[in-house]
Amino acid sequence: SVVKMAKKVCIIGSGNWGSAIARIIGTNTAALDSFHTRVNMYVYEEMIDGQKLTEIINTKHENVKYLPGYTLPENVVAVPDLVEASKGADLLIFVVPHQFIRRLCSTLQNNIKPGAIGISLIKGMDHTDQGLQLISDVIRKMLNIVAVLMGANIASEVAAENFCETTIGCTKLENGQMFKNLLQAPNFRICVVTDPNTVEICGALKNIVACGAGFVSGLGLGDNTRAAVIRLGLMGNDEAFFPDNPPEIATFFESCGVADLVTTCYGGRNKRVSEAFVTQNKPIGELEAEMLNGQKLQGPETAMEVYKVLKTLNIAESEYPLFVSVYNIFFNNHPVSSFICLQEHPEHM
Ligand SMILES: NC(=O)C1=CN([C@@H]2O[C@H](COP(=O)(O)OP(=O)(O)OC[C@H]3O[C@@H](n4cnc5c(N)ncnc54)[C@H](O)[C@@H]3O)[C@@H](O)[C@H]2O)C=CC1
Ligand SMILES: O=C(CO)COP(=O)(O)O
Repeated sequence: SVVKMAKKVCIIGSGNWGSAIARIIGTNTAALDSFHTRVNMYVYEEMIDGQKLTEIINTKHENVKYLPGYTLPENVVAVPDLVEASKGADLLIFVVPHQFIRRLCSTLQNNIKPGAIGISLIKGMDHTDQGLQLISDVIRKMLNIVAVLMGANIASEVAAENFCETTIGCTKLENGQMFKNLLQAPNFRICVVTDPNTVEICGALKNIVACGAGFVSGLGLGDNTRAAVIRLGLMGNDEAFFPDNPPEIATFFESCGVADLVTTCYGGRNKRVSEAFVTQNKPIGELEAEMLNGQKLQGPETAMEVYKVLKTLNIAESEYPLFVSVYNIFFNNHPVSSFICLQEHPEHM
């Protein structure tokens, strides 16, 4: 029967983006026979004015901390225990800040339904002694099939249902199409491509570029400089990040490519907080806590992970001055003015 075939969905994560996407997912699972209506959402528990966040979400149907002002569908149920939340789920939606994914995956290991498949909305990167590891690779250690979704999608604007686009990358088109059915909405339009690694690398690297765009604003440089940073950042998505297969150039024209760079470098959190890093001269962690109320920056940590990958390859400073400079400014006390080492960028030699 239809009910028997209906796929059970679990959202792993409930931050700013996790909550915005939960609005779309909950609406779609309630409307479509191919999905179970109820969606469990794993919520990292915390107390808000003496009350559990899961309880607030399940009674008020609003994530008052991470996406205030927007209701969540009532069929989205907050669950504080990850194993319980994901029990029996056929589809797992991974949407936590990338710094937490390893720990969550070790909890999930051996606890998920055989045959379950996942999609990662996480923008970030991981690093091992062997070099670069995508977040989807971390997840793939437990699940066979992992698609990714990345695009020009500032969460508050998606929650407000302003028109935007996004990209699903999945090697098997039919899985990509199934995730598209689950995630598309009238004002959240999805293109599916079969080149997931390019989609994911774009999503990870643009957060470092956004920090550079924030420096540019903080330094009082104008839109030409920001545009140059966006272009040089895009040009940095090259061989070092694709050791196995070269990227499909067409993927850079999807929402996950140029479009996400533009939105993040104008309005994203990484850009805003990096700008304040220049104008307020406080440590980046302090500004993150002050400005984001528990939301997490991905750019500074990704800069560190990327630096380690490039260092192993011995090409960091010479080939990737933009990424290296962001790393040195955050982690080695280099002055922000040194960001304009871009004058020596290999693109112009
Ligand atoms: N916010 C946005 O506009 C967009 C975010 N993304 C990506 O989505 C991913 C998730 O971002 P957001 O949902 O915005 O998260 P967020 O930035 O709102 O982070 C806060 C979340 O982290 C959780 N958390 C805190 N400590 C934790 C721990 N120790 N273990 C597990 N969870 C913990 C909090 O409970 C909360 O749910 C990131 O990779 C981000 O780059 C992608 C597109 C848009
Ligand atoms: O990924 C995003 C928009 O697509 C959000 O970027 P920030 O994390 O910099 O806000």
